[in-house]
Amino acid sequence: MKILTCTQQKEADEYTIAHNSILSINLMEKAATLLTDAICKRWDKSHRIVIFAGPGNNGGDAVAVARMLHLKSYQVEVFLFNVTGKLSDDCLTNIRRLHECGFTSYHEVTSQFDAPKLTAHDIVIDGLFGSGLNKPLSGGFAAVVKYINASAAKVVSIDVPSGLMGEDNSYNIRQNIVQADITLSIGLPKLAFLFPENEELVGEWEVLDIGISQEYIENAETRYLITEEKDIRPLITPRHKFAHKGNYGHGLLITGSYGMGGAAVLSARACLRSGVGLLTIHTPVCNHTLLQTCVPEAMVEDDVHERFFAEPAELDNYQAVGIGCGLGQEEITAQAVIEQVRDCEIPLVLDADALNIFSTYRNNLSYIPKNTILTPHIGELERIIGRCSNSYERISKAKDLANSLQCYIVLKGAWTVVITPEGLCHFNPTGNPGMATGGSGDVLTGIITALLAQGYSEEEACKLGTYVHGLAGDIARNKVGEISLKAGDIIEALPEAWKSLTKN
Ligand SMILES: NC(=O)C1=CN([C@@H]2O[C@H](COP(=O)(O)OP(=O)(O)OC[C@H]3O[C@@H](n4cnc5c(N)ncnc54)[C@H](OP(=O)(O)O)[C@@H]3O)[C@@H](O)[C@H]2O)[C@@H](O)CC1
Ligand SMILES: [K+]
Repeated sequence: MKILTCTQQKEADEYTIAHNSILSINLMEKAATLLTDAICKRWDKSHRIVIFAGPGNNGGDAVAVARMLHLKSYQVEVFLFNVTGKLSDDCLTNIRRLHECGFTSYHEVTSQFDAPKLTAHDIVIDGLFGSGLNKPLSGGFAAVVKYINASAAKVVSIDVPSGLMGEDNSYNIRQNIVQADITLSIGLPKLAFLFPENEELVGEWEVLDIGISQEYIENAETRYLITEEKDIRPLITPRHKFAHKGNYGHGLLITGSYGMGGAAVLSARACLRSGVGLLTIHTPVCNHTLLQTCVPEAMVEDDVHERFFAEPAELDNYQAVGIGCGLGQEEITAQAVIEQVRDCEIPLVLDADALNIFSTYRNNLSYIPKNTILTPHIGELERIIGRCSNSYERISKAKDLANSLQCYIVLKGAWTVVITPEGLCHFNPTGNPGMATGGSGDVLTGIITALLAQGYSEEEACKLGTYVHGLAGDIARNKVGEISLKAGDIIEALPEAWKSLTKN
């Protein structure tokens, strides 16, 4: 699913009006009908609905919703803010329609706003500003936002929480943005919804399909997409009837150190559950018995060192290599990692300590081969690109890094994002907060390494790997709950996740 900018969203509306023979006012009527349904589904008529409408089409939506709720016998009160004396045509039409159906609780605010008292049982509909916001809110509107946020009422924002920009909020004023409990987004989701710092502003969100022109969406250029199951399923290549283990690649995981053998176990188990033909684990001698016992399906190659990875492995026999889980950052390990990466000519995944080593020895970043997959969490990424003050800045800098290294970056978190060397950002929808636990990343490295070894392209491995990882996490959550979820549960759920993605 594409994510469009607010400017594109406006163009999409205009294109739909021009090409799908629908009047602008009727598109608004469609939006308002869906908004009303979504509101009625959640709250019954015992709630008073207090609607704050702005001067543009976001306000037009809100006034149309007021009429529809009124006609369903909800108790509705409308405050329309007309401080400049300039209302959009569709907003004006809806004000007229509201009056025509005998509605009387309508207040037009031109200067002084006598704020109604809001209770916890009231529902506020925020239709002040949507995709037409062109600067941070200030003055009287900021005061209205603060009053809404200070109230105990539940808040439903139409399209976006008023005051929030759809993409970049680096220069916004946070306290002047509505804190919604629910955001009912019209057409497509906004990029800002996917950023963790906006969670308390956007609340739970839902997209309402008002029938925006598919043709426009297909042709619209965007760098931001949400991966869907329908994108993932076709990527999976079925196994051949006459296949043998040699057909599915030989993967190598360079993982583990003294006290961190568990990371090696987790990544190896996940790798084996993701279709790899053969797996070898290169690990310090101290982990030999652990791995032979816990992962009998894998071969173990001992490093020269008792406790740490100290000497690069020979890569001739492998189709892919994953480096970093539980490696530690000893000086001897750092040198071995840098040398291993510099000379690597097969598909490569760098995770955890391998990334930390490159952030410490930054001058060696250019040794990372083209098309390498880097799988940092926010902390690991910022050790390389520097501290960022918000997600938009972080993603922009990560795109620069992916471009300069010509690498793939899998930035882990809620909405893990796969960034390609060309700067496309694919947001992954699966997964849950229970997966924020030690070892979860090791599992992902194992999965992606398995996919690379089987011959999936880097982009496919990243997208498919993050999707199935999150899906397994969701299956595990259903079994054990978010609090108890541990990395091993994700691995145990991988078979069901793979099965669900491959069944008809
Ligand atoms: N088009 C369609 O068919 C459909 C559209 N839909 C709906 O329309 C919404 C977009 O409507 P929109 O484009 O009218 O913009 P909207 O967000 O209402 O605000 C514009 C007004 O705000 C003002 N303004 C801006 N920033 C400001 C600030 N900081 N402080 C103060 N004022 C500020 C700006 O004034 P200006 O700066 O231009 O003078 C202008 O008056 C969209 O979110 C969705 O809900 C749906 O119904 C589907 C069909
Ligand atoms: K709004």
